[in-house]
Amino acid sequence: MGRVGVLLLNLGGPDKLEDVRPFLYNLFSDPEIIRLPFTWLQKPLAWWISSRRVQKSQENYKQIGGGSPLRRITEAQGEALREQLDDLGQDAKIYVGMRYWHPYTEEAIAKITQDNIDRLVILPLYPQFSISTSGSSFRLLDKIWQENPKLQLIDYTVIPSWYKSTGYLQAMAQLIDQQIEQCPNPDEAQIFFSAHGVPKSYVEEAGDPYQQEIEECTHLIMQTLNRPNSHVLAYQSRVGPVEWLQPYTEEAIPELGEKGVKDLVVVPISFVSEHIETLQEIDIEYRELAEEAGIHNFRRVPALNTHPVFIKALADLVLDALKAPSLKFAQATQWKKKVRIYPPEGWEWGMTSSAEVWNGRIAMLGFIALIIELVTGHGLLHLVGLL
Ligand SMILES: C=CC1=C(C)c2cc3[nH]c(cc4nc(cc5[nH]c(cc1n2)c(C)c5CCC(=O)O)C(CCC(=O)O)=C4C)c(C)c3C=C
Ligand SMILES: [Fe+2]
Repeated sequence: MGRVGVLLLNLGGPDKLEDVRPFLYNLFSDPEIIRLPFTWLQKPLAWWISSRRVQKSQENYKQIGGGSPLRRITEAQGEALREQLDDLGQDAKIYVGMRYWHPYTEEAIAKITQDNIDRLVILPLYPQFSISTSGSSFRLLDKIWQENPKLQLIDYTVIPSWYKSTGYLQAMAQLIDQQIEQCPNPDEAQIFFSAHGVPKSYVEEAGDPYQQEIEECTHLIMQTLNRPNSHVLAYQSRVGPVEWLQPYTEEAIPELGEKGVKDLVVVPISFVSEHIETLQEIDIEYRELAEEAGIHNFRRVPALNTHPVFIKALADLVLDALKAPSLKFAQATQWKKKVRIYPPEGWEWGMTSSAEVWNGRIAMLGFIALIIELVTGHGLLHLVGLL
């Protein structure tokens, strides 16, 4: 089989407060995070949004100790996975490739080429697929692959999503069960799945399978849990003015309080490590909201981190992927096929949808330019270096 490598993909997070601004800039520079009609607008807009958000974001990171624990936890998961694979008789080197902060995906790929890896399993640490997470990393990898002929010698395979994995479902069910059992009337506890949100347009216009995968995942976890508790699903972490998937967590919690819920077990579902959205948003912000709404027993299910059943599930995914036919980036990013051609191909004169779309785009551009000039004191041409 030759030398085997496993590339763990993750989003990355700032290690310290000074990292927050460049991290946010990297994140908002990604066209899979902010989808714009003009690529040249991406960087000035990323600079503007990250400058506006940095203070609020830094305050949140301060509340969880001044940085994200994501790198430390992902590296610990990698080490636990290496040991588990070794126990199962599979020697493998593990690499961590983050999308927006160190160790960057590019750094991991440099190590993979140096180590002369022959077979590579690409495993995103997101159980469900979204254009904005695994999709963005696959797109970047596809580009890196096309630019480097040496990489084309590696027989790689991609695991697009794995929320149906039995071990993952069992580990989630165990952690939920432990929290429920600590409630005064365990069967009465309300289970609250809180998934990371995405803009509604990702699902409805770009064909992101994320919402469908999240819904199926909650259903499978409930089946595995096999308890009579009632459950709801809501979406957290909305950013910006556009509509995201609904219901929003911050609205759903007070509604449950009004209905008389007293014991709430919150299950973060889109991510497998503790990070700012579990430690700050759920543990601090949503706990306060719940308290105000009369929900005094607020419990949060811990993230999987290095839970042994979960690590075994990751090892099984790797071993199965090594046995199965390879899945390439093009196949793993098939959501693109569903994208509507917008505006319609070909120009028609008159009050047509092409004209409507282009009028809308030009108006939007003018509006953005006006806001940028008002906030920065410089025109758009100055910012993109043309003046
Ligand atoms: C603006 C759009 C964003 C989309 C779409 C989005 C999707 C998305 N994100 C995660 C997981 C994580 N996000 C993290 C940080 C983070 N994400 C956004 C914005 C979007 N995310 C911002 C602005 C930030 C920075 C933090 C902040 O200012 O609020 C992180 C890192 C957390 C850490 O500990 O550092 C993770 C992880 C998922 C799963 C997802 C879609 C499914
Ligand atoms: Fe995010």
